[in-house]
Amino acid sequence: MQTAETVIIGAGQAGVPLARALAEAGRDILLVERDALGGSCVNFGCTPSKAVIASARLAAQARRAAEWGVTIPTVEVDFAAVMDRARSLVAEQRGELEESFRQPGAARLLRGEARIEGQDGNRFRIRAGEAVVLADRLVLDTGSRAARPDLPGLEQVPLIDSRNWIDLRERPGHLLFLGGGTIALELAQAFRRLGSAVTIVEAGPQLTEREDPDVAEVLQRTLEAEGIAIHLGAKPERVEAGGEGVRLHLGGRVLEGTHLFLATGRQANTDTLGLESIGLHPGEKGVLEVDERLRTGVDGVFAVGDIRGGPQFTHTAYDDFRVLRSLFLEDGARTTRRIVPYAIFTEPELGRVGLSEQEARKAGYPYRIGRKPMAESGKARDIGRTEGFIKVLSDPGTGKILGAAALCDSGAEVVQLFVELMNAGADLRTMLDGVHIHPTLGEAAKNAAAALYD
Ligand SMILES: Cc1cc2nc3c(=O)[nH]c(=O)nc-3n(C[C@H](O)[C@H](O)[C@H](O)COP(=O)(O)OP(=O)(O)OC[C@H]3O[C@@H](n4cnc5c(N)ncnc54)[C@H](O)[C@@H]3O)c2cc1C
Ligand SMILES: NC(=O)c1ccc[n+]([C@@H]2O[C@H](COP(=O)([O-])OP(=O)(O)OC[C@H]3O[C@@H](n4cnc5c(N)ncnc54)[C@H](O)[C@@H]3O)[C@@H](O)[C@H]2O)c1
Repeated sequence: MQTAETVIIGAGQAGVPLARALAEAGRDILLVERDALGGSCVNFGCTPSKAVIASARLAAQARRAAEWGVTIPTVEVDFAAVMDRARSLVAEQRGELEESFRQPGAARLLRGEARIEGQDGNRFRIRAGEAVVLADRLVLDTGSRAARPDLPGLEQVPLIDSRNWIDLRERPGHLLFLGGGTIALELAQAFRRLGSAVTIVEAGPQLTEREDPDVAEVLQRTLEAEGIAIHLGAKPERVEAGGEGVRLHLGGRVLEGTHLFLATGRQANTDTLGLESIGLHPGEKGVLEVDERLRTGVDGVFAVGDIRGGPQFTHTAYDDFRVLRSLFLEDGARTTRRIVPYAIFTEPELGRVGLSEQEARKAGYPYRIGRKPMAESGKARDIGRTEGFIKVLSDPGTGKILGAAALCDSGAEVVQLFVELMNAGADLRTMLDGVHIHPTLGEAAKNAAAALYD
């Protein structure tokens, strides 16, 4: 039987840095992981998806090279090489993580599937394979997986999801994406640009349901122009093997593809953790309720990352680590009351922060809006990236920023300008009074803000 002051289950985006920080502070710490270090982000999420997207963007730009006055006679995609590049970036990051746990003073690492088996006095009892550990404190960072919709026939067809897509070695002939959210949009565009036929089947009335309709419209138009078929308001009834590989039945129609790609949301990995043994019961989609310091309803048990509900991103999981570091090693002042930006890495790229227009309206917030199409930005025209717009919402009384959307080249970087102003509590006048480099997309962001005062 082993003991530890703190056991962390899951070597994900919060678990790894927390284990490091606690070990560096001389604390007795054990990290349990059932699979590869680095969790979803490193192994099949952010890292490989952004690598594949980079290859796909290059292919798309090369095909349009004549617009920039450059002749590229033929553009060929070596799909296997694209995937190998992504996998080698994963292997590199994973290797660096493994190495860091071999260093002197590193946290103890236990390999295996952890399950909580109740309490021995004040301590939590955790089993991983043959090993049993007693811990004073428990941090759960077990991440999420692709949710499985209740669709008859699912187990009979060739399925791809946000985890096993990274194993592809041959280009899929025709991908049917179930769901039109972040994962579908990013990967649908990438696979299309790498040469697959792609269809998106979305139950809601627009793509990416959380965003404003003007954002969704630009994304839909762009994807359709690239040859992606999009079905909105679709109610899939059943799926079966047949035709090219998969047949999806919806509303009297049958869509055919070679593979079904499941992208209908996320399910927290809390179902096999044994949480009931300590009196914890996850809610919808497996999410565990926490307070602003990530405390669950059981004293000494904390939940971080995708399983704690709310935004499910690498940067929020990493910030959860900072909340717990503050609580365990510092003054505990840091909380999850934070401004959370995010992005959809399509082209044009969407950078977002704060309220969308429809959210502000629904919540009854008074707001003013400044908006500039990218076609009016000198920089966007110079670089041939005029799709999209930048818009910013501000409070009419204080001039403070309520939210922003940068749907443009490098939108994830551009939106950061608004994020920093929000973090500083500054109003839009700060931006308008400043001098911006010409020609930049930052200048376009300033012009969107200026449109508020026109
Ligand atoms: C395709 C894709 C692309 C993405 N792109 C982005 C992006 O561009 N930007 C972004 O911010 N986010 C992105 N995300 C989301 C991001 O990957 C997650 O939000 C983030 O990894 C969550 O971190 P986490 O620490 O909660 O969980 P994870 O990183 O998933 O770590 C959880 C770990 O717990 C382990 N585990 C689970 N159960 C047990 C158990 N019982 N015992 C032992 N170990 C266990 C798992 O094996 C895993 O290693 C993407 C996700 C996907 C799927
Ligand atoms: N750039 C990033 O930061 C990034 C990238 C990829 C993934 N992620 C993470 O993954 C999450 C996105 O995962 P996702 O795209 O699977 O979920 P999502 O919630 O973004 O989208 C799921 C979509 O599927 C639709 N849907 C649900 N059931 C359906 C059905 N039966 N048939 C058709 N459509 C259906 C929903 O209406 C919704 O639009 C993000 O919220 C984030 O946590 C982040």
